[in-house]
Amino acid sequence: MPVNLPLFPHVKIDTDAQKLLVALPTLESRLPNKEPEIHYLRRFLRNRNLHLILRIYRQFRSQQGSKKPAANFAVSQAADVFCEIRYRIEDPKVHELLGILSKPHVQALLFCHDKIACEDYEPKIDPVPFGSGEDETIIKIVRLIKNNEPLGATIYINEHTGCVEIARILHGGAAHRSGLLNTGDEIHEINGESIKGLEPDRIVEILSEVSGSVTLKLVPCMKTNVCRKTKLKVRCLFSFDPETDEHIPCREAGLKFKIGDILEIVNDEDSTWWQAKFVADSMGINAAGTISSARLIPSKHYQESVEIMRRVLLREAKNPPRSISPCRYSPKIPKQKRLRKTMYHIVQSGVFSDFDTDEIATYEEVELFSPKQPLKVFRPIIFIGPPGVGRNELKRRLRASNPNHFEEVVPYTSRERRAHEEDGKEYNFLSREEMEQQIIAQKFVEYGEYKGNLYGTSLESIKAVIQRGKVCLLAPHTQALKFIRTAELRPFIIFIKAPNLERMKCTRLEKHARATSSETTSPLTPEELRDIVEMSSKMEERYSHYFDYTIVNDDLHMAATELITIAGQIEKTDQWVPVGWAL
Ligand SMILES: Nc1ncnc2c1ncn2[C@@H]1O[C@H](COP(=O)(O)OP(=O)(O)OP(=O)(O)O)[C@@H](O)[C@H]1O
Repeated sequence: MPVNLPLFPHVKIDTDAQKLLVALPTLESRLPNKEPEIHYLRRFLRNRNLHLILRIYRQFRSQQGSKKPAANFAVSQAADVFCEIRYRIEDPKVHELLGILSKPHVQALLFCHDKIACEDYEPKIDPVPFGSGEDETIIKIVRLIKNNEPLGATIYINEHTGCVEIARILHGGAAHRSGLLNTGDEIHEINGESIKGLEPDRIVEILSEVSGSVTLKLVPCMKTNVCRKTKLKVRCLFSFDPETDEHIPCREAGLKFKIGDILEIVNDEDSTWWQAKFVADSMGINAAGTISSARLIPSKHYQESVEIMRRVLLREAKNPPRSISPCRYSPKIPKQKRLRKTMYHIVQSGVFSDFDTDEIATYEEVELFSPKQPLKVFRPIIFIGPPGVGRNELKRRLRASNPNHFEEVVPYTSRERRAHEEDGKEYNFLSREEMEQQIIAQKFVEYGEYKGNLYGTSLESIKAVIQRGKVCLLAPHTQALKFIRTAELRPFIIFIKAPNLERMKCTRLEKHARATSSETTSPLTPEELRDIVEMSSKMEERYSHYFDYTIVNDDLHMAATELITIAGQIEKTDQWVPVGWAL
């Protein structure tokens, strides 16, 4: 490739920099995967300021010996002067001098003067120990300047050679930014000290302790590292703490995250440990201003294996293997002490049963959804929570806050219409046969049977509300999420969480709260409140990865206010949604 040096009319082109520039095309042909680095080097070597600095440096060197600095302690001398005269501020000359000495630029100039006078030009590069080995092994000496951040590389002992090798380079870390280290490079010395025979933990310790300049003596890996980088954004569907994982290759390099956090996966070539950067937490708070070095997270495959193992051990500990009756009562459906009117717990449908059994939640690919104003299509708000926690109460209050904007879905039923009821108002009335046909045709996102009558919520009625330009409100059973959580509906799922039992009793008992869906109208008992609290924590444990937001329904007024606020935000602020939803 021809090298065109820009012409700097007033700057003499540095001959050494030019020589390096001329050599770049040769380097480029030898290192096919280093185009960005070579491009950077080319820009750097052609930079006008570099040529100016080199010129100053050369002039300075040529005059060395002829001009000696009078002293090399200008900083301390200036400080002495400052202390001496600072009480004589009324003298205008003193006042002016104090002003000059306080200026950061003057202080920096004095500091530089002393450094040059002492010939203290950092970093000092030791002579490269050529000829240190008698054999023909190629040695690579790498000098990195590292502050308090980690080196950003993990190591392992090669079983065959016994050598310490670089296992992975963390994207964006000090090692990666230097571009000088590669996976597979053997480390032989750190800052001149041999690491032969040292335990990997000790080596990690040494590497993390050194700051400033670190010199590594390496035998470079000859195979080309083709690093597969990704830019995948994912929502974490589980929490991870490197401190509690025994298998992570380097604990310090691990990334701690919670369910709902958004990460950017920058490298997924390792089958067990991926590299990721933190993007935002579950509430959408961005990681602005943090160091963007990647860290290790469990790969999808690794997390699945860990989870399968955990479940197997848990199952074995709970019930020793025995034959399973095909007619057993599903443990997913908690027995209700009192019969509830809604359809949600009644029919055990095969279509729903696989929703929460074997699926192992790891990561979900996401993208940023920015609601374009004015909004015409609104995300439905879905209330999930244990029956009796207050989903319907909060739904009603949200609707009442703006009845023209929010709309509830009218359910279907096969029961007889009562005299005061209007078709399409309390219920959509259908015959049992019609409902059964629609259930078979999977038209209902949930359905059930109560006292011989069918009840259900159809997908079409949810869509109809959305098409009318309203915010659809729905409080379905968790099993219905499988049908609702789609790119077509783009629901915003809010978990209505029970407060602790004490607060539950405090807020419900004295108000004689009674579940609207209950068959009896007697107030909720302390036992029922305890069941609600228990079920709330089980639901959270099991489904929290589907929740976009959680409201603790402690004080009703506060919970309703929070709900109204969040409902407003959904329409304005950017949100991370599963990939494909933002179109
Ligand atoms: N924070 C609260 N403080 C006091 N009472 C509450 C609170 N939240 C809800 N309630 C009352 O608790 C009762 C149950 O609420 P609600 O009917 O909304 O529950 P739900 O989750 O919809 O369950 P279900 O489907 O069984 O009706 C109602 O009487 C409601 O007014």
